[in-house]
Amino acid sequence: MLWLDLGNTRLKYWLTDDIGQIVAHDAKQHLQAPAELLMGLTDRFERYAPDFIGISSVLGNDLNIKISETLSRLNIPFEFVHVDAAHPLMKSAYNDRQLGCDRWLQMLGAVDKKKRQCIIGCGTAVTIDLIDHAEHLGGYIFPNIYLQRESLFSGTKQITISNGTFDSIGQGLTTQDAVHRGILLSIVGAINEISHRHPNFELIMTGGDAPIIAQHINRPVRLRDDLLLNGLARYFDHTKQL
Ligand SMILES: Nc1ncnc2c1ncn2[C@@H]1O[C@H](COP(=O)(O)OP(=O)(O)O)[C@@H](O)[C@H]1O
Ligand SMILES: CC(C)(COP(=O)(O)O)[C@@H](O)C(=O)NCCC(=O)O
Ligand SMILES: [K+]
Repeated sequence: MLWLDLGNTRLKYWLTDDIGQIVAHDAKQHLQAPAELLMGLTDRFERYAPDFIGISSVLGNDLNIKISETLSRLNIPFEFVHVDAAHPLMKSAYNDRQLGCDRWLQMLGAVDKKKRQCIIGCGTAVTIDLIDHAEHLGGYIFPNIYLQRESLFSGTKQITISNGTFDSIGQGLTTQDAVHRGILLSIVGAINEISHRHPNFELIMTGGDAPIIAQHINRPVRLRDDLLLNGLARYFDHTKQL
């Protein structure tokens, strides 16, 4: 199998064998040209001769059409995931025509009917979703730390482009520190507030920026890189544990 996750920043792929073991995996920035990136990967994919391609994409119709055109050349059946708010594994109260399929798959990959769970996706957007015994209650969407920094740079005169690091939530004494620490605090503070309001929800974090954020959360956080892949496998009902 070939599994694709097309996020707003990176294309992630996993090739798995008959028993669901990962035999190849990578994450690459697509720079808004995912079809071209895929084209460059087709040789690698063909070597593993997958018999099916399952796709999560939040890139919208136009790019999805280009992606379909590229994948058609492989002569391997492929299918895009469609959010199903009435899925047997998880019901959702969210508007299912709007819910991003990566968000939904991350939840589907984590959901456990015996638990209360808070799923935090740290990608181009930060998403926080609450699930109570396999019922999705809804969630929140934030611009990630880099998008927040860009909006400050472009919306103000005296805050100019700088490449500081997001490593502290203590108060800053320079513009650069105040910007980076304030932005990190906006996300960390929101997660801590939600965790405070929902004390018996397990915190589960995934996505490229999860390690940067998780270290400042004042409750134990489970970092899981496999959520979306697990969600894809569950959606297509393929080998992985259900
Ligand atoms: N090699 C990398 N290239 C680009 N971004 C990376 C890399 N490693 C970690 N990241 C971080 O991952 C974030 C994007 O996370 P990701 O889960 O790939 O998002 P998306 O699903 O929206 O594409 C970026 O904000 C960046 O900070
Ligand atoms: C919220 C998202 C931008 C997150 O995307 P990502 O950070 O993974 O690239 C994406 O799931 C999306 O476009 N969702 C549609 C809006 C919604 O979920 O309500
Ligand atoms: K994502």
